[in-house]
Amino acid sequence: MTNLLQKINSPADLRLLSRHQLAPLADELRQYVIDSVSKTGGHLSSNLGTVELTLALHYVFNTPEDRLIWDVGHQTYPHKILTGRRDRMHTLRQWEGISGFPRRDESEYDTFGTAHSSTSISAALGMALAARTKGEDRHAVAIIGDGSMTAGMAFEALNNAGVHEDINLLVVLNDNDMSISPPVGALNRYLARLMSGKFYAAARNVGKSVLPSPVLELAKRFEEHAKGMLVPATMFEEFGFNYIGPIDGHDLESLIPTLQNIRQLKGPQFLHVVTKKGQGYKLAEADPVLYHGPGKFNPAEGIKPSTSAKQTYTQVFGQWLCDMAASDQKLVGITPAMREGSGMVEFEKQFPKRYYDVGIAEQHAVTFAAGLACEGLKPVVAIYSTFLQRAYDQLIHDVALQNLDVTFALDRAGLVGADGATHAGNYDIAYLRCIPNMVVMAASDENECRQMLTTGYNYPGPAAIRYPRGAGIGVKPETELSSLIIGKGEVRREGNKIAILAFGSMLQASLQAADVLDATVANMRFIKPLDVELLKTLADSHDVLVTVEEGCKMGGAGSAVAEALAEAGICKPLLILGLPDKFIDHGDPALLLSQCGLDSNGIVQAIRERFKLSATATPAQAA
Ligand SMILES: Cc1ncc(C[n+]2csc(CCOP(=O)(O)OP(=O)(O)O)c2C)c(N)n1
Ligand SMILES: CC(=O)[C@@H](O)[C@H](O)COP(=O)(O)O
Ligand SMILES: [Mg+2]
Repeated sequence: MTNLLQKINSPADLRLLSRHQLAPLADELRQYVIDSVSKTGGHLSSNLGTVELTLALHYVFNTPEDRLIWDVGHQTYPHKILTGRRDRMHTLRQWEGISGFPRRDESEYDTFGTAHSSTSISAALGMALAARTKGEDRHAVAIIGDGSMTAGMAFEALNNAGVHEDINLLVVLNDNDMSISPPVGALNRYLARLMSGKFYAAARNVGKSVLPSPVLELAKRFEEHAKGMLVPATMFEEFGFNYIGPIDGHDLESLIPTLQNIRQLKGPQFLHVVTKKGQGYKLAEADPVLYHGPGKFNPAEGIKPSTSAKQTYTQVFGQWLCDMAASDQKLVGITPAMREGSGMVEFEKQFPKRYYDVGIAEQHAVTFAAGLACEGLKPVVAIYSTFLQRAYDQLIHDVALQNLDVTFALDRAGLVGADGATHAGNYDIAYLRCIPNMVVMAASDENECRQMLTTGYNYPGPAAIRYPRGAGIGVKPETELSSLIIGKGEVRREGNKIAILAFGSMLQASLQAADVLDATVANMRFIKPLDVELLKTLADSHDVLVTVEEGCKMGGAGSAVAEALAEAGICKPLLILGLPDKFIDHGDPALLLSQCGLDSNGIVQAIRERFKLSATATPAQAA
């Protein structure tokens, strides 16, 4: 580290620097980000793009008194480094280390927890109105990317904010012309027109000199009037914001005076800055998609292709999608802005007319699928478990209630690791199984994942297939497109007295635990409909039942088993193992699973404790 950055332990230190020191500081900060992310993994391209913007915001605004709310928050590493966490960057996204996203419990500078996109304007408006209500003179600044701006929620907030003329609210649109992958949709085209200057451009009443307030107001009104006559107002002005920009988001000489001037204006302000994803690291500039969220890498060499022999579940899905699309013209694939993460790159290449990236718009994605299904097409919505939470009403009201034929490929089900609690897919079993008409499956290996996708696809109603992040167990999927019998599980190991009912990703750990305990193991496959016949048989022939799932215990698959037993009037000792009723932080997935007791040792231990077994005793002896 060179001279300047090591002296910055808070934004107050930053504000002691002269303006000409900021550009060299930006270089140091950028290098620090590259060095740390290359050692820990994390979000890189977006952070390289926000170095100058972060410096300028902390330089001009009186943080933490003034509130910065970072949308998604995957671009907050420069912010973390400047706000006293420089020396903890080596712990980023690791167990007991700092989070990859802003967290209120991590720093007073993290004024709002984010990670799911498009919440920043709503939160900032809430803070701005709270300041007004409490008579506090401070600013709320939402920093939102062009990709995140596409979500309905961002527009709901603009719509609400624009009528409050006397609030200290600034929305900074960080426009790098990228989402994770290239941006989509009409808003992107509109922003491109704004940037190209054809529509309306130029730094206007701010960014030059600061006029005394009443004069400025007059000038502003005059300008708006004149502008209204000459060119149409920008969309953001129609929403009630004062639109400023576009300006170069890497040029501190333009950013700082512009922000200083905006800070003196009352009412909703909208600053459009243009940045480059990956700025300052050539490899990331050339391929911002690859460097969006890399693992560890050598900065001199860049990211090397994976050499893992095992396929990821995402790859299994991607291959299945192409195969099924080749065999059925009716298939259409939908992603809400997660083409790479959901394994749809190849599908887009092979079937461009049947591929829809709808932007960050999960609610729309689901209702859009419902519309397609009404007309006889067969939509497959590829979506992370955590992001489907956004579209819960659409799932119930638009899809399930009408029993429409939509297949949900639910990636990242269960713990995801480094992204932590915000991205963990812990709730889908509980939130899906209570919806009438739904079929819900959990894959225990790669081939079963493929079979379940086919099963869900062939089922003429709504079906969800959940599978975890990362590599499978090394099973090569068959080439056929074969279905499973809906609602049927299978016994994978015959044992004595203890029956373990494993759901999805927990099958392997359950089999290992069963070897220690000589237990029976059933691969239940279906959460809904549950294989009640198999359950009754296992209850008849065993002393105790144990369910294991990588999902929240409350309302999950174990609860489904308990309900089915009660319904059948079967009274049998039942142990439900799953994720506890608390948010689980970031960390290595295997470590997190073991802390939750969901590895083979944990399962053995929990069974022994619950049924009071010694290391050698059987449940019957204990009873
Ligand atoms: C609700 C939701 N859907 C999807 C995502 C996944 N996601 C994270 S960042 C991102 C792209 C955001 O684009 P933008 O706001 O322009 O920021 P940039 O990556 O360009 O810096 C997406 C789709 C998310 N975090 N939240
Ligand atoms: C910030 C965000 O939401 C995404 O970038 C997410 O971190 C991607 O997760 P995966 O790495 O599991 O695709
Ligand atoms: Mg962007």
